[in-house]
Amino acid sequence: MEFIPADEVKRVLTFSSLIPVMETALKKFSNDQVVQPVRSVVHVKDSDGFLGVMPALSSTDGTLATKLVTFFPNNKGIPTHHAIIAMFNTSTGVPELIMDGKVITTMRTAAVSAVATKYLARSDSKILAILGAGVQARSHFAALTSLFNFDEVRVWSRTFTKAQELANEISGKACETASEAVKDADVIVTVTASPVPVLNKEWVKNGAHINAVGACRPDWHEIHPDLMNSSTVYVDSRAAAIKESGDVILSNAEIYAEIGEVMLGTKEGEKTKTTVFKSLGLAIEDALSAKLVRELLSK
Ligand SMILES: NC(=O)C1=CN([C@@H]2O[C@H](COP(=O)(O)OP(=O)(O)OC[C@H]3O[C@@H](n4cnc5c(N)ncnc54)[C@H](O)[C@@H]3O)[C@@H](O)[C@H]2O)C=CC1
Ligand SMILES: O=C(O)C1=NCCCC1
Repeated sequence: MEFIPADEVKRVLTFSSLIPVMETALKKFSNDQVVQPVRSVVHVKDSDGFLGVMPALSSTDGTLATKLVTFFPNNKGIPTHHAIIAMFNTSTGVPELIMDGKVITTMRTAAVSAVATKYLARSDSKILAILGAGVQARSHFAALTSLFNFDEVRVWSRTFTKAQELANEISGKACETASEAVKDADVIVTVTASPVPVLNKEWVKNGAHINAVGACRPDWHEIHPDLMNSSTVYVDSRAAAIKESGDVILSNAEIYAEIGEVMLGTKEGEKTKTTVFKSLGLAIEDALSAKLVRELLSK
């Protein structure tokens, strides 16, 4: 069976091709055009990691796929996330190919945040703050700057030298504290592996948009409950948010809409209010990203 390695995926996949596909994926998901259970998670207690199983079917795309993804937050010297995606024939169930899923996980997550930001942030947003300085911090910088012209990009990380490293790479400003990084920011991205809040309500300006990307466990949260409760909360999937998101569960915050509903026009995108987009990651995002990679490779 064909295996498509990470360097091949990286060679063909661009944010300009991926962002519109992620918009379509989110719309189809919220329009009941996708068959997708909430991901199954096996916790690996000894190393405090997990294996997630993420299947999805989009019949209109002729795509049946599943991602297998691991998140081992204590990994040192190797990435904390690893993944493969398997694609199957929708008529026969025959496996067709296996693809690296790490690059897709990295890029599609940032592409989804970019789409959410397009619908929920002011189009004249000038200051971007990134909390965290790992893989997703870098991909979010790339995806968001492909859609917005920021005057200033600030980075905070719990290790200042890591924030400095990333700030140097992207010509941004490294900040000593998260509160300094987010002061007056229009768009904030939280991409840490922190189990406790890194972003507080009183630091955030009214009307800011927050992409809350970390904290994918029911007992982890990145956003202080006061901020969750004073913001309009959007999610990728309601079903997943009430099962997997500590930011939602521990704050008991009301979910206003799935971001796909905003795209479908059935819910408002509140650009002038403080908004949180709680991202957990959807199997359909991976399935349609893999389909895109396959098409790009066959050109
Ligand atoms: N919503 C989604 O679809 C996806 C979410 N994620 C999540 O996004 C987050 C970032 O992922 P990556 O950048 O790939 O991970 P990474 O391991 O490359 O970077 C993690 C960052 O979090 C920081 N960090 C770790 N523990 C911390 C703590 N206790 N307090 C403050 N900062 C801490 C690290 O210093 C580093 O800057 C993770 O929580 C990950 O699970 C990742 C992929 C998809
Ligand atoms: O959607 C994904 O892929 C992931 N989401 C949460 C963290 C692990 C990977």
